[in-house]
Amino acid sequence: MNGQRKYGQRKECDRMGMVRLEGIRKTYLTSHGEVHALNGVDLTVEEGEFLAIMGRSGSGKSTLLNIIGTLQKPTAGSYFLRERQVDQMTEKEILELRRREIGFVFQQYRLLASYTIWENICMPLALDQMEVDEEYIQNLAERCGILEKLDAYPDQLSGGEQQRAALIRAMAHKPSIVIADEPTGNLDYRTGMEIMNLITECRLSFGQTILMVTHDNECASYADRVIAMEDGKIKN
Ligand SMILES: Nc1ncnc2c1ncn2[C@@H]1O[C@H](COP(=O)(O)OP(=O)(O)OP(=O)(O)O)[C@@H](O)[C@H]1O
Repeated sequence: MNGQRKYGQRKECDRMGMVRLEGIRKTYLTSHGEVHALNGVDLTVEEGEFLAIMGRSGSGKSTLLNIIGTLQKPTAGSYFLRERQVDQMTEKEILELRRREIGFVFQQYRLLASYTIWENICMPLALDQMEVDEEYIQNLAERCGILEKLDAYPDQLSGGEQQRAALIRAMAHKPSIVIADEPTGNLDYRTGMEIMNLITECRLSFGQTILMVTHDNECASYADRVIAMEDGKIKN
C-alpha cells in the first residue's frame, strides 16, 4: 500500500485519467486585493488511484480539492472528469455530475443531529431521488463496525464512529471519486488509522478513486502517490 507508484513519464496533459487538470488557476478577490490560491496546476489522477495531497497551510490544498469536487470553479484552466470538460458544463450538469460521481468526507463529520445514522446515510439519496441499495449500505456498515448503530443518533456515537458513518454516507451512492479533506483531523491516532484502513478497504472493494488532503505522513503513506503543494503549485 505504501509507496509512490509511478504512472509513466509522459506529460500530465498527454495522459487520460479519471481526473485531469490542465493549467488550473484560482484567484480569490478580497478587500486586500487578489489571492492567487492556485497558480497553474497540471494533474492527472488515474481511475482507482489513491492520491494524497500534502503541503503547508495556505498552499492551496483545499482549493484544489474543492475544484476537483466541483464545489468551486477555477478562474482559468481546464478540468476533465472522465474526459468530460467540467469547466464548460452548465450549473445543472455540474450538480448532476457531483451527485452521481462524487462523495465527500470532511474533517467535521457534518451529520445532522436530529436524524438517525441510517437517515443521515440515506438522506442524500432520497433528496436526489436515487435508489437506496440497502444491502450495500448494510454491508458497508458491517465492514465499518457500526451495523448496530444505524438506529442511533450522531451524539450517541464516538467521533470515530461518526466519521465511519460519514464515510458510508459518502459512499452510499457508489461514487467513482471520494474526496476526503483531512478525514482523520479530528481523531486520535488509533481511530485515525482505523479510518484509513476502512478507506483503503472500501476502495479496494469498490474501486473508487480517492483524493485526500492530509497533514499526516502516516495517513499519506496509505496512498499510491503523494503530491506536495507549495504556493499554489504542485512541488514534486
Ligand atoms: N474564500 C476565500 N477567499 C479569499 N481567499 C481564500 C479563500 N479561500 C482560500 N483563500 C486563500 O487561498 C490560499 C489557499 O487556501 P487553501 O484553503 O486552499 O489552503 P490549504 O493548503 O488548504 O490550507 P490549510 O491547510 O490551512 O487548510 C490561502 O492564502 C487562503 O487564505
